[in-house]
Amino acid sequence: MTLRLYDTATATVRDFVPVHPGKVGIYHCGLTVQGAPHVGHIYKEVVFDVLRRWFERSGYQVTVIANVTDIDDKILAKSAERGVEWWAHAYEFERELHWAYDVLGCRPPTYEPRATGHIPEMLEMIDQLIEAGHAYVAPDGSGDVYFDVKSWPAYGALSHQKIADMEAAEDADPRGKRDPRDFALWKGYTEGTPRTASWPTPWGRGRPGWHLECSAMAGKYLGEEFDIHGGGLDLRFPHHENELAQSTAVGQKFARTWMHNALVTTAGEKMSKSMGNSAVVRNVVERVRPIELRYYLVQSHYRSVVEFSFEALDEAAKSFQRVDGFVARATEVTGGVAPSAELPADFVAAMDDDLGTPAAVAVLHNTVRDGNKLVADGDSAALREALAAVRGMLGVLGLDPLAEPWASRAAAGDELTEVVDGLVKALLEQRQAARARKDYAASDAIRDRLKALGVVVEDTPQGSRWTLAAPNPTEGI
Ligand SMILES: Nc1ncnc2c1ncn2[C@@H]1O[C@H](COP(=O)(O)OP(=O)(O)OP(=O)(O)O)[C@@H](O)[C@H]1O
Ligand SMILES: [Zn+2]
Repeated sequence: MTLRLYDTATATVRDFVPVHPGKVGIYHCGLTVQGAPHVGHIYKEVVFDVLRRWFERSGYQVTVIANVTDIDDKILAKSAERGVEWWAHAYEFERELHWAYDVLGCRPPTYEPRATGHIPEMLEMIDQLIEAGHAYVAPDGSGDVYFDVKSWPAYGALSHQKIADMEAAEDADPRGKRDPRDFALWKGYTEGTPRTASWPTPWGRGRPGWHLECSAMAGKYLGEEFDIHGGGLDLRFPHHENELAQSTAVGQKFARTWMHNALVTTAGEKMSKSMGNSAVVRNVVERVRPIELRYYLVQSHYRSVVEFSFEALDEAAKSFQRVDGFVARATEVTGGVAPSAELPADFVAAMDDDLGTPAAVAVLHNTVRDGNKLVADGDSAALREALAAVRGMLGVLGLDPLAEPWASRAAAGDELTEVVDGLVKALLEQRQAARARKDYAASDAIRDRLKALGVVVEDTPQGSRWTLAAPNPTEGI
C-alpha cells in the first residue's frame, strides 16, 4: 500500500504521487510571532513533524519550509503596547517558538524563512500580478496594492465558494479598493507606525500583506510546483485561497495537495491568543512532561478537533506512562535493544491511511500489552522483538524515550532530581528539628522559603513529602 492523504482542495483521499520521484517538498504556514506559542500552534508543528518522519521512514528525501511572519499589524500593535521595538518583539517570540519546537521534539524545518527577508521576492510577484492584470495600485495614493479577485475566475476553488457568495476581505485599512472582496498584497505606510516597519517600492513605502509572503517564499524554496501545502484549518480561507490565487495567477502550479490540521479548541472555541483561552506551551509542560504533551497530540487524528482539557491531558500522560514504563522494564530485563527497522504491518497500514495515528497508537498499545506479559519471565527473543517493535513505532511518532531529544534530557533530569531531592530533604530535616525544639518561627520560615520556590511540603504519617506546585497553565501572553 502507498501513502494516501486527504486533500482539502478536492475533498478526497488520494495516493501520494511526488512531483520529483523520491523527494517531498512541504510548506506549512508558520507563526506570526506576536506572542508565546500555545498548544494549538504546537499541534500544527507536531502533525507536520510526524508527517515528515513518516515520509523519511518511507524512503523519501524531505524538504520542509515553514515561514516566520515577523512583520504584521498584530506585531506592531503588541510591541507598541509593550513599548518595545517591533523587531525585538518578533524576535523574542521567534526564539520562544524555537524553544517550543525543541521541547516537544519537533525537528526544525529544513529552512525557516522570515517575511522581512523576502521583500524583493514579494515585490517581484506584485509586479508580475500588476503586469498580468490581476492586481492594482490603489488610486487614492495610499500605497496599498490589491489583488483583483474578479479578474481570477478560479478564486474560491480551494474553499469551494463562489466569488459572488463571498464577503469583504478583512484588511486593516481598506483604502481605495475596487471591490470589497479584493485583498491586500501590500499595505501602504500608515501614519504612526514605525518607519523601520516600511520598505521602499515604486508606489511608496509600505509593508507586505500576510498572504503574499507565503506565496513568495513557497515558490522560492520549493519551486513552481511542490507536493504539500499545510497549515491549520483556520487558514483554508482566506489565507490559503489567496496564496493559491496569487501563485497560480503568476503562472505557477503551486501545491499538489493541501493538508489542514483540525483545530485545538477550548470549550468549543479555537484556542487563540486573541480569544484569551490559550494554554501556553511553556506552562503546560510544567504540568506534564513534554513527551506526554506530544503523545496527547499524536494520539488524535490530525483531522479531528482536539478539545483541550487538563483531564484529557492527564489521561494521555497516564496512557503514555504505560508505554514508557514497558520500555524501561523491558530494557532493564534485556539489557536494551535497538529499534526495529521493520514495523508491524498494521502500524504501517494505519500511517499510510492518511496518517492514521489513532489506529497506529492502538497497535503500539497492543504490542506493549503483549510485551508486558513477557517481562516477568525475564529475557527472551519474544520480549526483545516486542521492545524493538515498540521503539520502532515510537521513533516514527517522535516518542521513543530512549532516543533524542528525550534520552539526554532524562539523564540530565535524573541527576538534577537527585540533587534537588537531597537538598529539599536536608531542609526538611532542619524544619523537623526546629519543630522538635518548638521553634515554630524557624520551621515556618523554612516552609515559606520552599513555598516561594514552588516546593509544596506535605506532612504524612510516613514523614514529609515534597512536590512542585503546578503553575496556572492558561496564563500567558
Ligand atoms: N487552535 C489552533 N489549533 C490548531 N492549529 C492552530 C491553532 N491556532 C493556530 N494554529 C495554526 O498555527 C499556525 C500559526 O498560526 P498564526 O500565528 O497565524 O496563529 P493565529 O491563528 O493567529 O493564532 P492566534 O489566533 O492564537 O493568534 C497556523 O498554521 C495556524 O493554522
Ligand atoms: Zn501561509
